[in-house]
Amino acid sequence: MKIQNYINGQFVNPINNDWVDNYCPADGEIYGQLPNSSLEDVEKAYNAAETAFKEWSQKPIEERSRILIKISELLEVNLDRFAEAESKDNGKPISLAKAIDIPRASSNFRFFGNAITQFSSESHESIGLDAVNYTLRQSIGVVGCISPWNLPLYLFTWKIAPAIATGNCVVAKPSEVTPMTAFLLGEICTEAGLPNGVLNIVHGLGNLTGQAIIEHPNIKAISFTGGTSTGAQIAKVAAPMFKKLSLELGGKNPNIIFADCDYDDMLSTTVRSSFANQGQICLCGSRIFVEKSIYKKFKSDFVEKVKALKIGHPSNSDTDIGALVSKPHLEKVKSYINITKDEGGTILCGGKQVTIDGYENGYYFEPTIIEVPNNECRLNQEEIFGPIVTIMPLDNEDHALQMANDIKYGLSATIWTNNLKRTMRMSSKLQAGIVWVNTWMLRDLRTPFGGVKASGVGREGGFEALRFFTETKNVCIKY
Ligand SMILES: NC(=O)c1ccc[n+]([C@@H]2O[C@H](COP(=O)([O-])OP(=O)(O)OC[C@H]3O[C@@H](n4cnc5c(N)ncnc54)[C@H](O)[C@@H]3O)[C@@H](O)[C@H]2O)c1
Ligand SMILES: O=C/C=C/C=C(\O)C(=O)O
Repeated sequence: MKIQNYINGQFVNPINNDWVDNYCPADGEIYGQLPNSSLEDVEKAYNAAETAFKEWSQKPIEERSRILIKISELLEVNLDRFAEAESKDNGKPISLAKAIDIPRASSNFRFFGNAITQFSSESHESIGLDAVNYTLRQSIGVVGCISPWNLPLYLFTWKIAPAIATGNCVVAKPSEVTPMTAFLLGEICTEAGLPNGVLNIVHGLGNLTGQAIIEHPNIKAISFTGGTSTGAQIAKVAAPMFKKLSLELGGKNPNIIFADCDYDDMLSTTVRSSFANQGQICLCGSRIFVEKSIYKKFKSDFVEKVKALKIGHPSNSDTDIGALVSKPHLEKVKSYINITKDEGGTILCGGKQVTIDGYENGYYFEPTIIEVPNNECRLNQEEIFGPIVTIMPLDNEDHALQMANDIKYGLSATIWTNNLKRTMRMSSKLQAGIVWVNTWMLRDLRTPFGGVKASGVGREGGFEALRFFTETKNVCIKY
């Protein structure tokens, strides 16, 4: 099966006929190929977008909104097909793709289709100066969207929907590791009546296709989600060209548990926040800090629950833990097990690759809990992005805050407590873009989403995304 680029509403092969293999993580087999698009393909996509921009940017808001909502509806109609494709391409359990990934991709289009009808700009009456200022928020032109492999269609559409809602045209690149649902999206966009050239999808490797997008002199804004070092590389290229940049990067998020929390709710949510999507969510709570008085109990209950998780083929409806996304990623995860001893850590459960009958070459790994002696070790400081969490006791609120913040990342944090004052104090002091209290991954798409420190720059979500994808101009009129 050959995936093609979607340029100017047409499915086309890469100009240089260069292809990359696409692997199925559940069995390690190559099951297709995708274009490794070059500068010429990106140029072609850019030209299509540039041509489409004139009409699309002037299309009445209601018409744009209708098309976005139509795309949302078609994703709902095609839920099973998309969920199966996502699960096969990524290794995630089919149940997760059906309940989270594809519904959320659909919601992204519905949400921004509605949000654009409510978007407005400011005016400032300059009293005493006989003037009025009004602000325009205009489409930028052609923008670039680049996304990672962990939540493929979910994160791809989270960028594309606000970009096109605001009248821009897009050159988008999904991860080369998980290109399939982005490929299928092209069909749906055409069926929904999205004019040719408004969305162009080019596939390929980051250092070729991705690099061509970020270096393009006329792609004026880049919305990127992915690793911190890739984000730094993108900033290096884009900043001297004065491009607008939104960077959603890595995380190593604290999950802080106090004795006064609702224990059962905390325990079941912590299993999810540790291992959902095989721990490959930038928001996973991978450093767990537990108040001393309940540490022992938590440790044994948590281990028991995690041992009960079912590792299996992603297409089985009762699988909790599917396959990791790729062989190199599996090797990376394993490398952290190899350093556990040197770091003074103790594996409480998991720690091993798993072989599944009939799928011996799949990339399966046990959900793993490691007790660590301090927060300074590499297991606590480096983003593993897989099914490994660490646990450590905490003394008090200050100790928890100190450990939570003593890291280069700052994406999200979770606190489990029923103490209101402590919640307020800690929420204000945690160095993170998102704080969840007594919950995890509860998403309201109107809220600002993003990280601080090495976790990124800028915010997605709601009007923040619509502001990012528009250029602001103030007009001052004297009367
Ligand atoms: N903050 C967030 O919202 C968020 C969400 C999901 C994933 N992530 C992070 O993403 C990482 C895992 O994803 P990944 O391995 O796909 O990340 P990655 O940085 O390797 O790749 C992300 C995307 O960037 C492209 N890319 C790579 N090099 C490029 C270059 N030089 N120029 C332009 N594009 C380039 C890739 O092809 C891919 O499409 C983790 O670090 C994770 O924390 C962050
Ligand atoms: O792995 C990263 C998860 C990102 C999630 C979102 O961007 C979101 O929920 O909007």
